[in-house]
Amino acid sequence: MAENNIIMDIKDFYFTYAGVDAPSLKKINLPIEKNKITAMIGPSGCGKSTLLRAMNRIHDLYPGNQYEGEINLYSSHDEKQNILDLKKENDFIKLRQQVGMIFQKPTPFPMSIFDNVAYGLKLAGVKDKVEIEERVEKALKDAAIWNETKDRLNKSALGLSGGQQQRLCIARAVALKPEVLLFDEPTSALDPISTGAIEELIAELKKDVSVVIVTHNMQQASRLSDYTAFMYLGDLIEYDKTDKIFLNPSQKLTEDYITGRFG
Ligand SMILES: Nc1ncnc2c1ncn2[C@@H]1O[C@H](COP(=O)(O)OP(=O)(O)OP(=O)(O)O)[C@@H](O)[C@H]1O
Repeated sequence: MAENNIIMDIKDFYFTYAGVDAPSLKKINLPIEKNKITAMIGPSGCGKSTLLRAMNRIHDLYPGNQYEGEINLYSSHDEKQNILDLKKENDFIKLRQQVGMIFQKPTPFPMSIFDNVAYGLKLAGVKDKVEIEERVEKALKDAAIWNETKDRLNKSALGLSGGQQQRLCIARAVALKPEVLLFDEPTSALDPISTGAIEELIAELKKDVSVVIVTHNMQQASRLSDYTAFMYLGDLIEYDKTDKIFLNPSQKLTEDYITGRFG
């Protein structure tokens, strides 16, 4: 496999929630291409969010979940690393800086716009005040929210609109210079104009990061992503270039889903 084009590689991966007998994800094999957008689609409950959350070990905020297999991260700083081997809290914090996550509902902290972005930088050990100011400004610019916030950086982030809050959350993640950004239905709580702005932003971001996005919106997956993975009942049914999945899928299940016959 041409590993230099791959940022993460999921191999024979099983995931079982604490207290549940059967795995929610079964034998998943999925490469995540560098500087591309990979969409995960499939009907409710098929395991999209479970897989996304495994990719930065967010599940480990709760004990007792079981992982099997490998999720390798080929970051530019480190050698290949199977993130399922990580055990220490500090390693999880570092992983979540390298592999950031944006949730369905914007989750700004109840603090100023500036501090929302600066907080993570300070946590990551950046102490120099000028460097923090520069990186906050750059992140807000990269997340296309600088013009709307530059005159109110010390005002509460909770006063921003939903779409602005989502871009602020993206700025917060981008400030940490991640290698991968995971988006879990990032626009499903937003109006069409804010949705368009976030989609444009994600398309722009792939110059610098690799993106994985879970979406229920077929049009969003087809217009935004380079690759698409279709999941069903905990299995990865088909993974291919997005055009192939939408125009000429190999599996009947995929075709039935994308043509709206179920789901
Ligand atoms: N905390 C949990 N404990 C036990 N089972 C869970 C938990 N969270 C999810 N599941 C189960 O895991 C399976 C996959 O759920 P998941 O949320 O990953 O699906 P999804 O494809 O993201 O669905 P949706 O599109 O509705 O968000 C489902 O059967 C779900 O009931």
